[in-house]
Amino acid sequence: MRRVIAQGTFDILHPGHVHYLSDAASLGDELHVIIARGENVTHKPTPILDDRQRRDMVAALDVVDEAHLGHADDIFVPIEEIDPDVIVLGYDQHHDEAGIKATLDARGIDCEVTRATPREQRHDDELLSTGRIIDRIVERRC
Ligand SMILES: Cc1cc2nc3c(=O)[nH]c(=O)nc-3n(C[C@H](O)[C@H](O)[C@H](O)COP(=O)(O)O)c2cc1C
Ligand SMILES: Nc1ncnc2c1ncn2[C@@H]1O[C@H](COP(=O)(O)OP(=O)(O)OP(=O)(O)O)[C@@H](O)[C@H]1O
Repeated sequence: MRRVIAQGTFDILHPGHVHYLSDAASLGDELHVIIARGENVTHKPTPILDDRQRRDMVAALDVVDEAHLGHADDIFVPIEEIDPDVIVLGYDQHHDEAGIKATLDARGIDCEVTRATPREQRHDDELLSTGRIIDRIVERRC
């Protein structure tokens, strides 16, 4: 049984998220997704949807076996609990594969780190970014 971890904010789901999670799921037998706590999302605006709602929507996707709320202080705690064989970073995530691998090794977690592929737009108006969906909502409804 090869366990895979994917992670992210997943605020307002779109096909890019589904692509990432399907890509991650294809690398193993069981996909676990860690949902970033809103308080830890500091590199972009605070999520619109709260932690539990984002987790519940991800958990409802077919490719996902289990969605977990992230740890508030130590991102390696859920990894220790899940004990994965591979962690799949998103194609554009700022995390550094080598840095994560070094911490995993230091904490005695034997696990690969790899990166997912991007999903390209399939039609002109398709929105593959939560930020761009929010921009369109503001443009059309405010
Ligand atoms: C391996 C890994 C584990 C993570 N675990 C947690 C966690 O337990 N709690 C949390 O709040 N964020 C965690 N994060 C951070 C977020 O999931 C996410 O990477 C970050 O907020 C960037 O989100 P975005 O790619 O959706 O923009 C983790 C990140 C990585 C790379
Ligand atoms: N078009 C896409 N193709 C592949 N993966 C994607 C795509 N969009 C998002 N992802 C992946 O989904 C995960 C969660 O992404 P995130 O919640 O940051 O969504 P986002 O749409 O990129 O958000 P924002 O627009 O606010 O930056 C990340 O690993 C990201 O790489």
